[in-house]
Amino acid sequence: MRSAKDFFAPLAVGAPAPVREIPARPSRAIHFFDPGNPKMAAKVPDMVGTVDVLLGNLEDAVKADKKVDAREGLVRIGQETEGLGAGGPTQLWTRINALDSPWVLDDLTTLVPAIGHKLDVVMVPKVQGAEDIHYVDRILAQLEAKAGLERPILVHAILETARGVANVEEICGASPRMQGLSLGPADLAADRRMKTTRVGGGHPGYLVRQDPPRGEDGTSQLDAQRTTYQQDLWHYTIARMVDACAMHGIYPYYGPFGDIADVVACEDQFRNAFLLGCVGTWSLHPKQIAIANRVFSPSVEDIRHARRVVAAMGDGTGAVMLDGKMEDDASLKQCLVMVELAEQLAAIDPELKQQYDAIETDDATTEA
Ligand SMILES: CC(=O)SCCNC(=O)CCNC(=O)[C@H](O)C(C)(C)COP(=O)(O)OP(=O)(O)OC[C@H]1O[C@@H](n2cnc3c(N)ncnc32)[C@H](O)[C@@H]1OP(=O)(O)O
Ligand SMILES: CC(=O)C(=O)O
Ligand SMILES: [Mg+2]
Repeated sequence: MRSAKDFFAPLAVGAPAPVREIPARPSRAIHFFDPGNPKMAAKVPDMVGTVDVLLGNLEDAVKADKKVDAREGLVRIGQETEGLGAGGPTQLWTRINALDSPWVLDDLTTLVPAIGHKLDVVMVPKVQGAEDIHYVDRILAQLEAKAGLERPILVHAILETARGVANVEEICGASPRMQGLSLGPADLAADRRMKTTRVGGGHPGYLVRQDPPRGEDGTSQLDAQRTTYQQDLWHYTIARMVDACAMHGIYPYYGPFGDIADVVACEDQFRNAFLLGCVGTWSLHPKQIAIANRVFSPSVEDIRHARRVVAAMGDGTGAVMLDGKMEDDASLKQCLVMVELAEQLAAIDPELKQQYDAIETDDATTEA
């Protein structure tokens, strides 16, 4: 383990200094595309400015004999697409191949010299522990130094193995490059030997059932109709990710929702993650971008309420009554999270800015 004193020292002579704080750039949707698929690649220029992050995927979902096409396609897109990466309106990320695959070394040694100045984040799949992040950290520093890059490329880990989940805190704190974590429900389910066959989302068999009603003699009526409540398979893992990320000042994300046609369940799953503390999610198909943008932007109603609490709380201490409810320092802090997020999003999304600017608040408080 590195000493706290040299945690922020560059890992290669000539590499850019690591960042001290991970920038809070909006990243409601990380939209995946296969850069070697001509139809998807052709859509990328028009998507710039409509989605917070475009991610050129090189790993799973790209066939083994198309890995080179995908890598070369991403280089072309990174070099030729206006407004993509390097402070443009849409960030450019990539998901490299797994660290034990035959492709990952070429992914890194090709991408960093060619488009390292455009790449914001490298997503690393199947991260098992801090050692995987240390490997990527060092090699990125060497490649950045060789390419003369002036800002470090950040790293994002996918949590998709049982060992990765067990080591989640050390993964988040393994490098100052760590930008965030995504849930990888498909590989994680396989690694855990869960008995599901889906990419993210719920399962009708994972439920609790209402107790049976009692008859007049006090016996349970086991034949009666009983309501069942489907539970969230991913609650435990997402909650662990959120805590580990918050502890290290980095950002948690939901991952893929594979039932592209079921936009309703997709929205529900995204909203659960938003409410628990995630800042964004993945989009696998263009139609999931609007869902993610909607869910991961605070609603007008929430911002109206949050602003009223901020106004009512004055210097931020004490307790007040607002609409019959007690508000104090702690509820104020929650409201400030929402207000700050709304401000960040309004700065990049004119439609949201208009909605938030139009909010009117009144003063309906009484001092306790
Ligand atoms: C578990 C994990 O690792 S998840 C991450 C890895 N998986 C991925 O990245 C999957 C990315 N998405 C996809 O491959 C595709 O969206 C699929 C396979 C899910 C569906 O593809 P299709 O059946 O072609 O979808 P559909 O017919 O609705 O596509 C409509 C158009 O949008 C395009 N399109 C589909 N997905 C995308 C995308 N992700 N980005 C850009 N364009 C896309 C299609 O090429 C098609 O273009 P066209 O109108 O010029 O023909
Ligand atoms: C996201 C991912 O890679 C998975 O679910 O396996
Ligand atoms: Mg995976």
